[in-house]
Amino acid sequence: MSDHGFTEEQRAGLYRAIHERRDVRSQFLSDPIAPEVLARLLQAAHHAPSVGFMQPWDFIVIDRLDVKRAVKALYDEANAQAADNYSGERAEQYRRLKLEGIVESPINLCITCDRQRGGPHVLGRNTMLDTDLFSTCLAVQNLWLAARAEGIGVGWVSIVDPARLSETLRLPAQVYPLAYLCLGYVSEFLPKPELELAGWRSRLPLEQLLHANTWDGSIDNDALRKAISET
Ligand SMILES: Cc1cc2c(cc1C)N(C[C@H](O)[C@H](O)[C@H](O)COP(=O)(O)O)c1[nH]c(=O)[nH]c(=O)c1N2
Repeated sequence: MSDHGFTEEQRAGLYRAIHERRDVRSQFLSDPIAPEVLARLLQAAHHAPSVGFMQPWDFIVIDRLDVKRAVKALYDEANAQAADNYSGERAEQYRRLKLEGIVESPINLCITCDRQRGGPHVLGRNTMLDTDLFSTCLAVQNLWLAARAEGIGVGWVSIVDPARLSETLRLPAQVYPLAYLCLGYVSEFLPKPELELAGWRSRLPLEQLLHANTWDGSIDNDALRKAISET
């Protein structure tokens, strides 16, 4: 066994951030986020892996109420359309869900992906062109976990038309508004995803997602399944 692991306490902290991270919409407080705290979150995002070390992200920090309101209007329009995808009780349930905290969160942050950064040939991106988008998602996740450790909630709002969001934020044509995030301290972190607590959808059992048809037997399938059920 190599000795490169973290101490038990450090590991526990990392897993705690992973398991207790939540998508926050309803619990934002108006307390400001200090610049040094926001700086730590942005550094965490900026240290994400990226294809060919492309670092395709930019960070648009938004606290202007007029911009927040403009994005909220985009959300309202897209969300009304989304509700039409459901019918009956499910539609009623959808309309009751709160799926954004744009105006009440003190900071909005758009993490964008510049699809041309690094020139036409980025190492590792020759066959999978969307790896720049994947990389930017990893920056989002780094920030989301770091925020949880800082006691700050993050909510991802994707129910907006991306072209109109780009227009609102005046993004250049090659820049995609990958994640529109709401950030702020919270009254509580819910113990489970809000969608699960609302009865919308539950977590799938990990065992059901594990496929062993490409194993040659060096991994003990039964032992792994048993370990998963005990974790
Ligand atoms: C790419 C992407 C896009 C969105 C989300 C997530 C991701 C990864 N989620 C949050 C999502 O609903 C949430 O992650 C799951 O319900 C699981 O809950 P926890 O994140 O574990 O609390 C999300 N939530 C929401 O209320 N409005 C939204 O528009 C979106 N959009």
